Order: sequence, then structure tokens, then C-alpha cells
Amino acid sequence: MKGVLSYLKPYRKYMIFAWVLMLMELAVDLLHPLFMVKIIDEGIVKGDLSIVYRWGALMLLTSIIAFAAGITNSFAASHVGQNFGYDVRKALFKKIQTFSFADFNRFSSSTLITRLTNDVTQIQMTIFLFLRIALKAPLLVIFGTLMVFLINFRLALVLGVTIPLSIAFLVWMYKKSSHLFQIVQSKLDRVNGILSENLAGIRLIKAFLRSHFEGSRFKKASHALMKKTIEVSTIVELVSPILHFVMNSSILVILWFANKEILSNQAEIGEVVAIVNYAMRITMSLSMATFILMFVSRAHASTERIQDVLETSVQMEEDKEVAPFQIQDGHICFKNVSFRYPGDSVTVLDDLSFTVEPNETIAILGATGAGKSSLFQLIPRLYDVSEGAVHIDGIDVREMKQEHLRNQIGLVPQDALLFSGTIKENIQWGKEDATMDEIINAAKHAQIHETIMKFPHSYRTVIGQKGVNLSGGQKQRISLARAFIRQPKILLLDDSTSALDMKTEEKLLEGLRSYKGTKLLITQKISTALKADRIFILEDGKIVAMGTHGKLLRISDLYRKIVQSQNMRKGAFQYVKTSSANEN
Ligand SMILES: Nc1ncnc2c1ncn2[C@@H]1O[C@H](COP(=O)(O)OP(=O)(O)OP(=O)(O)O)[C@@H](O)[C@H]1O
Repeated sequence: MKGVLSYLKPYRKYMIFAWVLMLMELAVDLLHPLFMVKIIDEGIVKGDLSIVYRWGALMLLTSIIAFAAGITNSFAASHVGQNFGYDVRKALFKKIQTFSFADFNRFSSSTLITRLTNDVTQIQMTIFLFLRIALKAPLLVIFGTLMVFLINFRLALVLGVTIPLSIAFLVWMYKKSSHLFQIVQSKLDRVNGILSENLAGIRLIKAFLRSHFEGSRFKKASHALMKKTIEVSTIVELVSPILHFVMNSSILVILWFANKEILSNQAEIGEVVAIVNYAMRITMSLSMATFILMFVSRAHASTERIQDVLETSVQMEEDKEVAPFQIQDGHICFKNVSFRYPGDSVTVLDDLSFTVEPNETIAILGATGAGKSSLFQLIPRLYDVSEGAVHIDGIDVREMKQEHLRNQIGLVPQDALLFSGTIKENIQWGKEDATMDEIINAAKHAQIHETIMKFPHSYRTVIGQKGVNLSGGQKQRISLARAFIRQPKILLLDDSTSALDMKTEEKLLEGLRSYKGTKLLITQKISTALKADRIFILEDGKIVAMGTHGKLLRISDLYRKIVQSQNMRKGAFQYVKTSSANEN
């Protein structure tokens, strides 16, 4: 078995069991018309009631057996389907965890959610159908036709023409709908994408009064999904009535010929009843096959989509044999580093070379889009450099195990993302086995302990999804505490104090000075940068100046301009404050 279907391997025994039960049902279906021939031709026509009772009782007994086999088959099929779905979802989730940032650029979160839920369910349902009825339908068509030929070769010729015609029609439907189902699933991705964006940004949408705009975006995507679904359903739904028409017409033709054969004593009534009965069962099976093929073609599309995720070769390979690496000093060195996002031709970082000494604090200043966050992402190797190398304690980060590297770096991203759960759990997220003392200590370093203690449930306060019930500054400080709790040798703060008031920020930065580790902080504020040992100025992906505040004032026009503009703003702010105080 290949790809996604290999996840069925552990359930082979159950599948064989289900198929055996299904074959029992099939045998009963095929035997019943023969029993009817006996009852009619040898019992009713000849007036022998004992034959009617005997074969009638056998029919009843086999029906009970088929009923029991059907129910047991359902349980087995459901067991296989559910377990298969569970295993595939687990494998998908595990695979997604290994994705690099570049892989996430390829698959949006909405498509991953659809693949993990809807696509897996499609295959799961098809597996159930396959074990329950899918094989029974074609087998009934084949063996039913064979039986008809054995009973009366001449009458069977009619079915010999119509059945291949119907099968050809089904194959056409399968080919046509298979491609359309791929499109339907991608339209579903789009609907899910808009929906998740809307749910995540509902407050912003309301604040900007964009509900109407978002509503029409959703309506458009939903409409496209409905249109494609109707298109594919039309093809599928057309098949069943056409099949019934063809097969019922062939039954009429059989009855017309049978009438002549009975009159000329070339056929018995029971034989004709049995042939009509087989023809009806074959019609039912063909129409069931339409339904099954619809599921199969949809599952085929889903299988490809899941396979796509499972077979994604993770962009960032690492040597599995690497020995554990312990950051001793926290010395960082960028050697002629250039960086482009995977699949993008724009150079975001251009030939950067610098070193950061152990325990040093570096502030990175630069306009928006200058490449500050991109620079940060290269240190814990969230992306690989395009050229050059990043070394920590003299070792290229590409030679370290990602797990070891990332475990020892505390990255506080620009967006303070929190998870639903308590404050304690959110801080502990940085270090699973952290004690309560460690949690409190980290919160104190992040200047959030006192605020937490004012909450009615202190550390047990439940945070809503993405921290909706907290202020921006509170969220930032909890996410800082989450990084501090690891006591990392390298701390990367990406504009993580922007939402704090001056006093709290000052206290936090003061606390950072005594922190044992190398600290890099991205900031837009000179007041924050002044707390660092050195300042790097990044412009269009290049470091245009670096040094202490005093040195930069001497050598960098850009730095002087930034300082001047921020002092002017401060001056204007002070003017407003003074004048309003005077007015009072
Ligand atoms: N995932 C990505 N794929 C492609 N390009 C990206 C990606 N993330 C950022 N960029 C581009 O890289 C450049 C640098 O972005 P980066 O986020 O590093 O800037 P920044 O200096 O941190 O900006 P800001 O201060 O606004 O956060 C920008 O031109 C941006 O468009």
C-alpha cells in the first residue's frame, strides 16, 4: 500500500473480516432469486406446498444470517475508518510541527485545517463505504450478470449490452467529477480562510465598521464554493436517473422477449422472475456505484491533498547525529550574511557582518521593513541564511540540532501571542517543568507580577483566546515572562516593550542590565536604545552604523536625525503638558 492508504496496514485483519462478512451478504443476495425460481417453478406452479415451505424457510434463515453479517460488517468498517482517521490526523499534525517557516508560506493555516478535518473525513467515509458496500456493488453486477447468463442465455444478452453501456457512463462521470472535486476542496479552503481571518479579527472589523465588506467577501467565496459544488453534483445526480432509465428499459425488453419464450415453452415463469429480480438488483448496485464513485472521486482529491502535506520535504534539514550543544557564552557572529525569503528574489538582508559579545546588550534601530525581525529569525534558525553564516559560540547554527538551539534562545516576537489557558500555564509554556517560584520570578523580571496579583484569581486567571481579556502591555509582559523563565543565554526582544508605559519599561530594562546573557532588542525608541551597550542602525537590509550613543551621534547623520525627531516629539509632548498645566 502506498502513501495515505498505508495507514490502513494495522487494520488489515479487520478489513479482511469486514470483506468476508460482506461476501456472505453478497452470496445471500445472489442466492435469493435462485430460491425464488424453485419456489415458483417447482412449488407454486406444480402446487407442491412443501417445496414452498422448505425454500421459504431457507430464504428466511439466510436473510437472518445476512442481517447479522451486515451489522457486524458495519462495526468492523466503522472501527477501521475511525482508527485510520485518527492515525492520519496524528501523522499530519506531527508533520506540520516539523514544518519550517518557509513551509508555512506554502500552506496557509486554513488549508491545513481543511486538510486535517474535512479531507480526512472524506477518506474516512469512503473507507467505511468501501468495506460496507463498495465492493459488494461491482461484485453483484458481475456475479448477477453471470447468474442471468446461466439461467437463460438468450434473455441475458439484453443485459450484456446495457450493463457495459452503464459502466462506461459511470467511468466518464468519475473522470469528470474527480477534477472538479479538487476545485471544490480548494474553494472550501478559501471559505475556511476568510472565516478564520474574520473570527480572529472580529474586534478590528467591528471597530473599522468593515462587517459589510467582510460579509460580501465571505459571500463571494461561499458562492464560488456553492457554484462548483452544484456543477459537480449535477453531473453526479444526472447519472442515477439515466442508469435507471437504461436498466428499466432493458427489463421491459427482457419481459417482451420472455413473454414469447414462455408461450413457446422455451422459458419457465420462475426463470423470468429470477432474471427480472437480478436485473433490479444490478440496477440498484449500479446506482449505488454512482454514489460510491462520487465519494471515491472526492476522497481521491482529498488523498492527494493530504499526501501533499505528508510528503513535503521539510526545507530545513538537520543532521540527526549531532551531539547536544550547550550555549556557554552567548557570543553571536554574523559573517557576510545575506538573506532572501524562500521563493522570493528580494534581498532582505545584505552582506551583514557583526559580532555581539557575551552578556552585551544591543539595540537594533531601523525604519519599518528594514529587516530587523528577519535578522532575529536567523539566530534561532527559523530560516536559513541565503549566503554567509551565523555562528553562536563559534559554531555555525546549521551544525546544531534545532531543538538544542531553540531551547536555549528566548525569542519574544513582535505580536505577543498567548494561548487560551491560565496566566500560570502561559508562562509555564516556556518551561514545562517550571516551579511556581520560577514562574513568579520570571513574572517579576517582566514587571507583571504585581499586576497579576491584583487579578481576582491571580496566576489562575484564565486568558481568553489570544489574550483578549488583557491589555497590550499585559500581554507583552506575560510573553516576556514566558521567555525569561527559560533563563536563556540569548534573549531576542522584538519590539516587545512598545506597549509599556515609560516607568514600567524603564524598570524592565533596568532589570535586564543584570540579566546574565546576551540581549538583542529591536526598538523604535531612542529612550530604549539608550539602555543598550551598543546600537546598530539597520537601513534597507544593511547595517549602516553601529556603536555607542555618543559614537553614533558623532558619526551617523541618520542617527542624529532619529534622535532629533524623537526629541522634538518629546518637546512637543512636554509643551502640550506644560501648556495644559498652565491653563489649569
Ligand atoms: N514571510 C515573508 N516572506 C516574504 N517576505 C517577507 C516575509 N516577512 C517579511 N518579509 C519582507 O522582508 C522585509 C523585512 O521585513 P522585517 O519584518 O524583517 O522588517 P522589520 O524591520 O522588522 O519591520 P517592522 O519594524 O515593521 O517590523 C520586508 O520588505 C517584508 O516585506
